[in-house]
Amino acid sequence: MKPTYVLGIDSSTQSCKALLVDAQSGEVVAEQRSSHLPGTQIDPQHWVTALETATTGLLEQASAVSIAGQQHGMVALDEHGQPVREAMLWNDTSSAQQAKELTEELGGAQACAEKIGSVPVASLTVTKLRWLRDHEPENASRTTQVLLPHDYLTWHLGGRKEAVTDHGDASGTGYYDPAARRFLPDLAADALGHSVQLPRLAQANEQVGRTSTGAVIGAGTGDNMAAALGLDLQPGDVCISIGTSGVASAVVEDSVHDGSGMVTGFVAANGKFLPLACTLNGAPVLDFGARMLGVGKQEFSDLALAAEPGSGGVVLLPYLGGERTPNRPEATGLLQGLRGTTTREQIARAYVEGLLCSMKDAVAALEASTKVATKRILLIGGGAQAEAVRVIAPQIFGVAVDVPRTAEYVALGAARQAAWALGGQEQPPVWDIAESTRYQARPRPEIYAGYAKLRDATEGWN
Ligand SMILES: Nc1ncnc2c1ncn2[C@@H]1O[C@H](COP(=O)(O)OP(=O)(O)O)[C@@H](O)[C@H]1O
Ligand SMILES: O=C(CO)[C@@H](O)[C@H](O)COP(=O)(O)O
Repeated sequence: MKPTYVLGIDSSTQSCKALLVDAQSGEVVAEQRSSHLPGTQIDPQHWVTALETATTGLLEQASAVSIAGQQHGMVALDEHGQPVREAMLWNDTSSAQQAKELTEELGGAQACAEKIGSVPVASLTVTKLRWLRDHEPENASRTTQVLLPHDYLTWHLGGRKEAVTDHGDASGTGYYDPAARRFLPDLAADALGHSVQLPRLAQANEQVGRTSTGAVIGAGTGDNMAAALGLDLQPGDVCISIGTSGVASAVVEDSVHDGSGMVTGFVAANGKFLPLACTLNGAPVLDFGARMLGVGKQEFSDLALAAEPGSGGVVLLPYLGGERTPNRPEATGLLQGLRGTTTREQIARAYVEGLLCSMKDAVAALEASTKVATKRILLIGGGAQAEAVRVIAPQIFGVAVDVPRTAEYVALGAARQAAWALGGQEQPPVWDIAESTRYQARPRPEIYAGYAKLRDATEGWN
């Protein structure tokens, strides 16, 4: 019998990845990718071009397709469906002031967490709408519809007919109520200064259209929701994704409303909830460290592994692009503890330890908000390819770390959703994706303690 293939797409910050997957087994049969442009404001047409490049030759073979995308980006469209300006991405911190103002307008941090699941930070779409109103009133007045990156691409794939989104990605806008599972259009209107059309909320297994090649289109979702679906996260599992962002997330039964703002209470792609703590500084911290030392990725990892735990007292605060968790949009990075005897190996290791300690902050916040202890960490994303990250991670987290068999889990989750939409059953198909490599080590709490001391001492610094 001829196999049925589905296509899963991950349109993330740095690139667009497409996986052609056997709908029955979940086996990946082909993979292609295309780079995105750097920057925090991007013409959405570039994503379309990357999508077309990454899916060439694959889309034709697929019976269904779903797109997962970087969360939160504001794609503001005019009455003709044309972007009024470049999309502002999740890691654009221009709207930090608007985040503060909206938090106050909504009655403070805890009131926001109750109403929209999250305390607004610059990443959330709602703050970008308010920024548009304040800084580009002409563009704001021309905006008739606002989409998320994955909505925009799904709309394009379906021939630009009806615009739809899913509950997972919608829950990251800041104008969605995760407990009631509905948009709050008044909040979007208040932010932008006038009412604005929002995409229709589709069900997770809904067929929302057809491609020009006749494939069924699924609703798609946010990249973190898709990763959870691709990994089939179970209670006690924490996914740590080291992509452009650093994300700690878990799938839970009840909605989360964290007034501290460290954890955003999103909705999962399978009808449950996906509380998540996200940093602005993931794998690019390693890229930066390697560049500073003038070495490639492999040598950087080798250098880090050649140094002793604790990096001879060198500590990195990795807030290179400002930070969101903790909320320090104006922060910069900091290397502390340098001596005349400090080695390149110690500096390389300090980058890895600093990145992982910031992820431990995220895991701690997640555990505090869900009251669920972490039983297992699953490490994914580009940064998880580095051996030094894999080896040092259990020293920092204090639990075993599983690195799933190399695959693009966001695109795999999108493929699983596509197969779900194709079959139309109650639950997503069960795929055997359990194979992973376990990394274990003696916990080194003193490394995180040194990091936490520096983090707290620098609160309020820019
Ligand atoms: N072997 C590696 N070691 C360290 N970093 C890596 C490695 N492979 C990829 N990366 C980094 O991972 C990042 C891309 O990860 P990815 O998960 O694809 O990001 P995104 O989903 O945000 O586009 C880049 O910053 C890249 O340099
Ligand atoms: O803002 C968030 C989550 O809230 C980010 O996780 C974005 O969704 C971008 O993801 P990556 O490109 O780093 O995977």
